[in-house]
Amino acid sequence: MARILITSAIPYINGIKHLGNLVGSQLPADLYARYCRARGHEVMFLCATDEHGTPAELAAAKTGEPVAEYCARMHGVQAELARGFRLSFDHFGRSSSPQNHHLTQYFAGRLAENGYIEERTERQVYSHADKRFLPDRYIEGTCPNCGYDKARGDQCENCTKQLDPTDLIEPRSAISGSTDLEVRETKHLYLRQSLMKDELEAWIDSKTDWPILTTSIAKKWLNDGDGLQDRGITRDLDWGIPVKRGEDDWPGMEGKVFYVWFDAPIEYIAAAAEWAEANGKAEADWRRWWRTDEGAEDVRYVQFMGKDNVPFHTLSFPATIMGSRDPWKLVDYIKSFNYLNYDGGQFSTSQGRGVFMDQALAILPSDYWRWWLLSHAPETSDSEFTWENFQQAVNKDLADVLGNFVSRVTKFCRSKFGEEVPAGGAYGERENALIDDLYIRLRAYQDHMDAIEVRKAAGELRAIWVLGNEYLQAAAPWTAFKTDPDEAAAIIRFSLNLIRFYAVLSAPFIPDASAAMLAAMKTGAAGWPGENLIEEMAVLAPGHGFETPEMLFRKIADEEREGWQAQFAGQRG
Ligand SMILES: Nc1ncnc2c1ncn2[C@@H]1O[C@H](COP(=O)(O)OP(=O)(O)OP(=O)(O)O)[C@@H](O)[C@H]1O
Ligand SMILES: [Zn+2]
Repeated sequence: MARILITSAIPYINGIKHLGNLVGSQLPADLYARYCRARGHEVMFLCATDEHGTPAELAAAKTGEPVAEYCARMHGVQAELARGFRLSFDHFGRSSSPQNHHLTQYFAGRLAENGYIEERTERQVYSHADKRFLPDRYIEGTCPNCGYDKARGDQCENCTKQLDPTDLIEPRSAISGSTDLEVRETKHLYLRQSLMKDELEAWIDSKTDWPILTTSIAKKWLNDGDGLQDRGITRDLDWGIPVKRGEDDWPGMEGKVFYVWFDAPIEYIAAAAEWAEANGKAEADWRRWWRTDEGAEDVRYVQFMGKDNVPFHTLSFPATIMGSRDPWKLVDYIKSFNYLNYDGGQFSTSQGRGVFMDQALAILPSDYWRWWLLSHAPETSDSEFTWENFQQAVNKDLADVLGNFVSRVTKFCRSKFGEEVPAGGAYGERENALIDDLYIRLRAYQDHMDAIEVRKAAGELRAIWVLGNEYLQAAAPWTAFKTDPDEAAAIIRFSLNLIRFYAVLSAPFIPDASAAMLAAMKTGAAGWPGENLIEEMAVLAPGHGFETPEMLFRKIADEEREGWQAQFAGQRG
């Protein structure tokens, strides 16, 4: 048994996430967490809402709520949707938690002690119309790197370059649109990442098993242009974690807060502390996941995120941890994703384009989405959601292959033998051949899941389902029954055991359907299959009762698909 710490990129608080956000972070993290638990590992799966920064302030201003209330409400909304998608977090925290305040101030103090913080007088854009400084997303303009005209003050969404507000060409206020801007002086703290460049590069170079997407982005930010830049980690804002040096005030930094990208990854650690508090655990119980001197030396830490988050997780957050010179756990593996696009364009929260988590659940149960999203995860390149593609995958994989298998087997058994596993006959060559095939496929499935190759794993699982249908078709118990009911009984006994086997293997992808299958077979989730698949196919013994389940998956009709296509063609209302 291993100990595995899993974090998903923490979703930003300013609205409901779309299916791209889901498949780029939380959902594959959940898949992996469920799989690791099923394999008997000890798992700590953490996520949280990312609540600081300018977009939260802007969104709260729009609804007229105080920003703290807005964040509390939206956290509740996101937590409810996470439950709806069956995301099995051990804790879903908040970056505005007291634990994160404490840890963020602590890390800043340690970094300062170790010479990794520099105070700089900085030129900041001030807006006369808005009577305030315009950090980060409060300012928009043209990207100096790629020419994209909606780049934000902190990052260009188009080319992923990290920016400072003063880098933008033809800048304008995101609040008022005003171009009546002035550059004024103000003092800020910088994280001296450049001092750690060699250390970071050596560490990245040691990660030879990481996805190329992860290491290539890291290398780009380490070496492109002037190389790794120091990063401003404070802002002139009200909402955020007050700048302190550990427990102490920081002279000259009064009224300033830490930059959201400084405190957000520290929330991964804070979420564990929140978990301990919420569950009546001791400090030591969460620290054994995070401190290599307090029990975490055998923990494997895996992070999940979309590509735009990679620079912060490969460079800035590791710089924070390394620079603390404390034995906090560094990430062992970063699984990053390309983008999921929506029907010929991009998903966009700001433009309300695409399908959002609440809308998806209002249409179909979570398993339908989980299956499509995971089996089409944007791993080696961007991928695209289209309604045709979605309809096809649901109808084929879920309804025709898996659902149909379960339905045919249980209904046939009910009509010929009653609702219990039939006795009679014995497994023969055909069953042994299938077991051999299943064994090979199961190994491949596990290898892909261990390597977090999500699409390949989905492909193997689908192939395992298909084997059952092919077996049933070839064995044809309905024909056998006429001449040799015992042979039909053996085929059906084998098939009922296959249903249980499928339920166990499919649980990480489609947990609800898996639970329904196990309930129908009147059995609990006995452990992951071992080496001996002959035993697996005898778990449900003759006489064991079952229920013929309700339809597991329904098909999507063409008219329905067309209706959704039309409904989601425009902007979210
Ligand atoms: N289209 C997409 N496909 C896959 N992953 C995505 C996509 N868009 C964002 N992500 C990832 O989703 C996770 C959560 O994103 P976050 O809540 O920060 O929103 P975001 O990146 O601002 O997205 P948006 O700009 O669309 O609101 C991040 O890991 C991000 O990289
Ligand atoms: Zn750009």
